[in-house]
Amino acid sequence: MTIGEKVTVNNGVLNVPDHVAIPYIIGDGTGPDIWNAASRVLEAAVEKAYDGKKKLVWKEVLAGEKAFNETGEWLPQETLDTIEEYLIAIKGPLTTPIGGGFRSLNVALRQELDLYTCVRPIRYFDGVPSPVKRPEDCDMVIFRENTEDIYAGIEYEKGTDEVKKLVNFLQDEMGVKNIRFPETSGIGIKPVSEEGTKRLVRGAINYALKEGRKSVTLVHKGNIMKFTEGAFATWGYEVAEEEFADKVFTWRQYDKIKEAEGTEAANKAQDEAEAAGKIIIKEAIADIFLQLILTRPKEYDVVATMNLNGDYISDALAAQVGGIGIAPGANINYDTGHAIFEATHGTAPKYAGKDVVNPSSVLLSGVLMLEHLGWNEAAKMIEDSIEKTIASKVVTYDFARLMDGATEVKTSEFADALIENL
Ligand SMILES: NC(=O)C1=CN([C@@H]2O[C@H](COP(=O)(O)OP(=O)(O)OC[C@H]3O[C@@H](n4cnc5c(N)ncnc54)[C@H](OP(=O)(O)O)[C@@H]3O)[C@@H](O)[C@H]2O)C=CC1
Ligand SMILES: O=C(O)CCC(=O)C(=O)O
Ligand SMILES: [Mg+2]
Repeated sequence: MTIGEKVTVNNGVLNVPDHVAIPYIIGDGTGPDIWNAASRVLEAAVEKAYDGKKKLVWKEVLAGEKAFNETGEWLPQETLDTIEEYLIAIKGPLTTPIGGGFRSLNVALRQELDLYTCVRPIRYFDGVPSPVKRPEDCDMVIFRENTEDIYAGIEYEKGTDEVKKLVNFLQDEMGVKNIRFPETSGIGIKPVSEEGTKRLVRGAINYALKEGRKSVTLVHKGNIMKFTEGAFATWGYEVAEEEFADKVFTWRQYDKIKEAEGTEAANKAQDEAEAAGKIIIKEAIADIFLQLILTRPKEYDVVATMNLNGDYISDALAAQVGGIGIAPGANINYDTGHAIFEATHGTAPKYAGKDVVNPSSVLLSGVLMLEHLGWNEAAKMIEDSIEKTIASKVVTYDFARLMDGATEVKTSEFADALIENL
C-alpha cells in the first residue's frame, strides 16, 4: 500500500510530494456514486500522465450521514483537524435539512477552515446540450464570498425568547418601525465586512491578472441593502484602486472622469485602460445581472459577489453550459493555502445509489484540485477526455435526455469511457 505524504505550504508556495495524501469526504445521497466514479478517473489520469511516478493517495475523513452512523457526530473534530493538517481535500455533497435540524455541514466546513473564497468556473464543453443558443459565449469564473452574509446562519426562529429579545431591541432601542409582523417573524442577520469583502475581491483581481481575464464584475443588491451589499461594491472598488492602481480601471473612476470632463473623456480613459491590458472593474445589480448573463454573457468574465448571490448565480450559470452535472468548485483560503474542492450541486437524493448521475462536477472539481497542486498535465488529460467522450455522445442521463442519438450510460460506465479516452 502506498503511503501518501502531506501537502505543505511555505511562504504561500505549495510543496506537493509525488505520492500526495488527499483527505476526501464521500458525501451523502449520490456522493458515493460520483466519488467512486470520479476518483477512478483522477487516479488513472495521474498514473498515465506521470508514468506512475506521481500518485493520489486517498485518505477518507468522515462527515454527514456516514460520520453520524459511525461516530454519532455529523462533523467530527477529527475531520476538521485532518483537513487543517493536510491542507487540501475534496468532498462529495452533504445533505442539509430544510427549515430545522442541524445547520449546513458544507457551510460549517467553509467557516471552520475559513475557506473564504468559493471559486466556480463556468465553461462550455463542445457538444454539451444547453438551453441557450450560444453556450460557448459563457466563460465566467464566480468568486463567491464564502463565510459571511445571510448565509452565515445567524437567525432566530419565530416565537423563541431570542427572537422576542431581538425584535424588542430593534423596536425599542433602534427605533425600527418596519418589522411588518413582529409577533410572527423569524429574523436573520446579514453580516458583510470590509475585511471579508476586500480579501475576496483581492483574490478575484489576482486571479483575473494571473489568468489574463478582462474584467471583474462586482455583483450586489446595494441599492436596497446599502450598508451590506452596497458597502461590498464600495469596498471592492477601494481594494481595486488602492492595491492594484496600475493594473485596473474601475467604473467608479470612469464616473469621476465623466463628471469632471464628460462622457467622451471617460470613454477614452476606459478604451486606453483596455488597450493597456488593465482589468476593468465593473458592477451590476444582482437582479438585472441574472438577465445580463443570459442575454450578453460575453460581457462578463470574473464575477465577485456575496455568499447568497453567488449561490444563486452559480446554479443559473451552470444551467447555461449544460447543467449542474458539470459544475465544479473550490473553497479556498488564499492566505493559509487550505482548500476543499467540491461540486456545485447537492446530494440529488432521488438518484442516490442508482449509479446514474453525472460525475463530471466532482471530477472537474478534482481537475481544479490537480491544477491547484500544479499537476496540470493530468488535469488537461481529463478535460480532453471529457470533451472526447461527450463528442462521441456517450453521456449520463442528464445530457442524454437533451441530445439526439446519445448513448446513455451509467455513472460508473461514464467513468470507464473517460478512462478509456484518457
Ligand atoms: N455543497 C453541497 O454539498 C451542497 C449540498 N446541497 C444539499 O443537497 C441536498 C439536495 O439539494 P437539491 O436542492 O435537491 O439540489 P441538488 O443539486 O442535489 O439536485 C437538484 C437537481 O440537480 C440535478 N443534479 C444534481 N446533481 C446532479 C448530477 N451529479 N448529475 C446530473 N444532475 C444532477 C438533478 O436534476 P434532475 O431532477 O433534473 O435530474 C437534481 O434533481 C440538500 O440537502 C441541499 O442542502 C445542495 C447544494 C450544495
Ligand atoms: O450546504 C448546503 O446544503 C447548500 C450549499 C449550497 O447550495 C452551495 O454552497 O452552493
Ligand atoms: Mg448552491
